Parts: sequence; C-alpha cells; structure tokens
Amino acid sequence: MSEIHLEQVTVTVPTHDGEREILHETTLHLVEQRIVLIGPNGSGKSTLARLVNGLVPATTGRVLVDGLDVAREGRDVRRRVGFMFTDPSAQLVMPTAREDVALSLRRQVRDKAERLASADRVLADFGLEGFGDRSVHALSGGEGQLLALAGVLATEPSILVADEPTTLLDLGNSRKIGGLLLGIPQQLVLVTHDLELAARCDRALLVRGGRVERDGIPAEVIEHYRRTA
Ligand SMILES: Nc1ncnc2c1ncn2[C@@H]1O[C@H](COP(=O)(O)OP(=O)(O)OP(=O)(O)O)[C@@H](O)[C@H]1O
Repeated sequence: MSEIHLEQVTVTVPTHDGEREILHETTLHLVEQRIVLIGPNGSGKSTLARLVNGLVPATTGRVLVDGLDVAREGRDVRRRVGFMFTDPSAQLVMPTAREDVALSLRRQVRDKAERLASADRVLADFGLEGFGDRSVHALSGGEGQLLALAGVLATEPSILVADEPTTLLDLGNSRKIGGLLLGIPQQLVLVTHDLELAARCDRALLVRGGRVERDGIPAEVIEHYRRTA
C-alpha cells in the first residue's frame, strides 16, 4: 500500500487585505487502503485531497507520497497519483471514448493500433463495450464518470484521489461508481458527502473549518458528524 505523509502542512490563500488560512497546520500519515474525507461545504476537504498530487501546493510544511516530495518531485508524484473530478468533462480530453482511454495508455502501449485495441478492452471491462466511437461530450453523467475512471486507472496509479466523484450521479450510477471505487486495489482518497459510501471506507477524516476535527473509524467519525452538523 502507498503512504501519504503530511508534515505540518498549512495552506493559505491571498485575500484583498492579506491572506486567509484554508488549512490549519495538519500532520497526517495515511496508510489505509480507503480513506474518506467528509465535512461541511467549504471546510477544506478538496484542499486536503489536492495536496496529494500538488494541484494545491502546501504553503508551509511538506507532503510526501511514497517518500517523494510533492513540491520537488511533482512529476513522479503525478505519475503515481490519479485524480478523478466531480465532473468527468474536466478530464475527458480526446474526441472519442476510445482515443481518451488510448491517451491514458500511451506509456504502457507504444504501438498505436495496439493501444486503440487495448482501449477497447478497457472500455469493455468498465461496461462501455461499443462506446469506442462515441464522442466524450455525448455521454450521460454515469457513462462519462465510468469513462473517466477507466481512463485514470489505465494510467496504473498507485493512489487514486477522487473528489466527490458521485455527486452528479443518480442513485444507481452513484452506487455503481462508488462500488467500483471501493473495489480498486489501489489506495483511495475519497472526498464525499455520501455517508453510506464513507461508512464503507477504512478510515475517515472529518474536516471542519480547515482542521481535521475527527480521525478514525468511519462509523464513529460519521456519528460525530451527524450529531454536530
Ligand atoms: N484558490 C483559492 N482561493 C481562495 N479561496 C479558496 C481557494 N481554494 C479554496 N478556497 C476556499 O477555501 C475553503 C475550503 O475550500 P475547499 O474546496 O477545500 O472546501 P470543501 O470542503 O472541499 O468544500 P465542498 O464540500 O463545498 O466542495 C473554501 O472557503 C474555499 O472558498
């Protein structure tokens, strides 16, 4: 399993009259397979999740992924850390589904024809058989998120960070994507408001006001969140 270390990390952003702290000094050692971040809107969950691949830089302190410093070895870290957004259109960049997955496979499969054939196999594995020629813009929310997941896992990351990946989905698709995410062999850092999904993770962090207020067994952390929301 991968290891994520946050060492005395703070994040501040500039404001018109100075700066605002959006993550208070935080130290964490994350080694569990499925880690979930829960908490109110605007509490700092996305900020914390995005530190892991450097999408948000630490203002002070450092973030290490498998011993690699995110600030200094960002390229290597980004190869290890896949990222899944709430809205799949944020990460589907090629015209068709097949080409999009093929792009993710470019490091593993050098030959183009072979890569496109592999992409079709990946699509089939994710229940998107026959979707190869479909425009990435003509997919439903659920199909788009399946494609986004297929694409990010095709890059063979050792950690997947997923920021509210089920928020835009209906109940059926939300369960489907949630189930797939919980079943991946990689380490998962999941941000979600879905407390049923959160309950199935191995460790939960409740983030409130830019601080990790509770950290532990999901059932207990969720219970505290429900009582204090
Ligand atoms: N680049 C930025 N500049 C200014 N403020 C920011 C920036 N990024 C985040 N913030 C602020 O930091 C706070 C935490 O944001 P963050 O997106 O981490 O919250 P969140 O817990 O993920 O919220 P939500 O559940 O609504 O997605 C919010 O008040 C947000 O407006």
